[in-house]
Amino acid sequence: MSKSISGFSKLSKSKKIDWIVDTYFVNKEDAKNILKQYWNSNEKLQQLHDEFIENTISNYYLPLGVAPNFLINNKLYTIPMAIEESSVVAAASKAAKFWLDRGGFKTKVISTEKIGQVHFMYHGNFENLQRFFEKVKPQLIGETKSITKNMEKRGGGILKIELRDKTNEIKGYYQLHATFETVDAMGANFINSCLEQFANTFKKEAEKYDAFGPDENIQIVMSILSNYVPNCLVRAEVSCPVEDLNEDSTISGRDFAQKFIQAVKIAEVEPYRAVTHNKGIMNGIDAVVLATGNDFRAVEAGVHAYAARNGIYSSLTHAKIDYGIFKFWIEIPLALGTIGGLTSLHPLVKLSLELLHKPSAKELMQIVAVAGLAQNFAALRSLITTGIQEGHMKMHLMNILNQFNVNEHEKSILIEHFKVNIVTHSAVTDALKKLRVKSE
Ligand SMILES: CC(C)(COP(=O)([O-])OP(=O)([O-])OC[C@H]1O[C@@H](n2cnc3c(N)ncnc32)[C@H](O)[C@@H]1OP(=O)([O-])[O-])[C@@H](O)C(=O)NCCC(=O)NCCSC(=O)C[C@@](C)(O)CC(=O)[O-]
Ligand SMILES: NC(=O)C1=CN([C@@H]2O[C@H](COP(=O)(O)OP(=O)(O)OC[C@H]3O[C@@H](n4cnc5c(N)ncnc54)[C@H](O)[C@@H]3O)[C@@H](O)[C@H]2O)C=CC1
Repeated sequence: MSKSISGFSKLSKSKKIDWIVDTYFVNKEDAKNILKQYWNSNEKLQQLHDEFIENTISNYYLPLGVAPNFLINNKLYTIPMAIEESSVVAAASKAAKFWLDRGGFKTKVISTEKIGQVHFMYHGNFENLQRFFEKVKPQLIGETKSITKNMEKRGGGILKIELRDKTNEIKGYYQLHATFETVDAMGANFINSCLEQFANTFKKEAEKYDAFGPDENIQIVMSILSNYVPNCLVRAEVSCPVEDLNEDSTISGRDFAQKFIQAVKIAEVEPYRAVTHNKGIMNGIDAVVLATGNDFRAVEAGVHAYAARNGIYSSLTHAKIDYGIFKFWIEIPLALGTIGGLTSLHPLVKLSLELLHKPSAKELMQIVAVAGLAQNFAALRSLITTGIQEGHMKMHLMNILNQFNVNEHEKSILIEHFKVNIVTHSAVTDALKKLRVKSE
């Protein structure tokens, strides 16, 4: 039976593990050994990982793969990808190779603004509040100077603060809606620090503001950045003459282009399909976001909100034929950092960023958008030609074999067998059964 515990956070790592294994596991030694098996033998490195989060008991590995041959704005990249799902890295690599011979990916950062809000309640006269806001605005900016001065030197800082009336949604609800430029940082901590200072200044000055009547007070509810960043937007595109889409022997370039565009259009209008379509895009995006130590929850939340911005959840990519040229593109909001967060701490993140030629945040936005577009291209290409299972299951074969604990001899025979046979879970079970019967 499980039990609760008080003061768990104050226990040492080994005492935490003792409590966990005593409370939840039948085979306590096994559980302990599994946790310890994943500790790094370099104690300093392990301590670094322990201190990334709280109550750390072990490390949770994900594979780090690489997808080479990405030509982005005429520069070659090998893209690092941290992901658990088979076939994603292969698919990205295949798409990169395909576009390498067709001009590569062209990208552009459209905008880099981020948003933060102080949410507050006020039940007095709106004109009075507006006058107060205009009066206090320079002070809101002035009192954040110690936070913003270095960011301003880098070309960033606070761009705008607006007072927003939200009383149609909730009685008495207003916002200070602020816009920021955070250069190479994702900016969450910078923005939150500015917002909390705005809130302090706003409340303090309101208490001293003579024009407010006795009931016209301001109650701060919260101050927090928004992960919805529709004005931190990047575009990536591929294009080529329709006839050049000729790598698949079963379909002409023109038919391929038309079927591809149909598939994208379906995802534009049909939410059930759009979610899966975008999941495929996020296979690429999340993997690079993770490998470069960025906040994938922030990216995911922002991207899906953007996909639903017109009131229907829709495709993040689009495609068309323009005068015989096939064009396929993505526009996506990405608040990323190449400074701050884990970027200078996690050794594999540092390595990944070096592999990417130490990009600025803007460059990383473009690389990540390309990974999403490439992933979507690979998935759609499979979906409209062979079907997804052929390639995906080919890559997944190793996982199935490992589930059955096959030995090296069995593995090599089954890999050969499935070079010419379709992989399904039951086909692997049958082939393994036959093989084991034969060798008895
Ligand atoms: C899986 C492939 C690439 C096989 O494709 P293939 O044609 O059998 O591969 P190939 O053996 O002919 O190799 C061609 C190239 O593919 C890459 N490649 C090939 N194999 C490997 C490998 N082992 N390791 C690394 N890279 C590999 C690599 O670039 C290679 O070139 P090379 O390196 O030889 O010069 C293809 O079928 C494909 O792209 N499939 C799509 C897979 C996919 O999208 N997976 C995502 C998971 S499914 C999902 O979550 C999303 C989805 C599908 O639901 C989204 C949606 O619905 O839109
Ligand atoms: N809702 C959300 O998304 C939230 C996310 N977070 C976390 O916050 C972290 C990201 O916050 P950040 O403020 O980006 O990181 P951070 O707190 O590590 O700050 C980065 C700092 O680096 C400095 N800097 C040096 N060179 C710079 C350059 N060229 N450009 C920009 N800044 C430069 C700046 O002082 C900047 O504030 C992530 O770990 C994220 O998970 C935290 C709270 C909420």
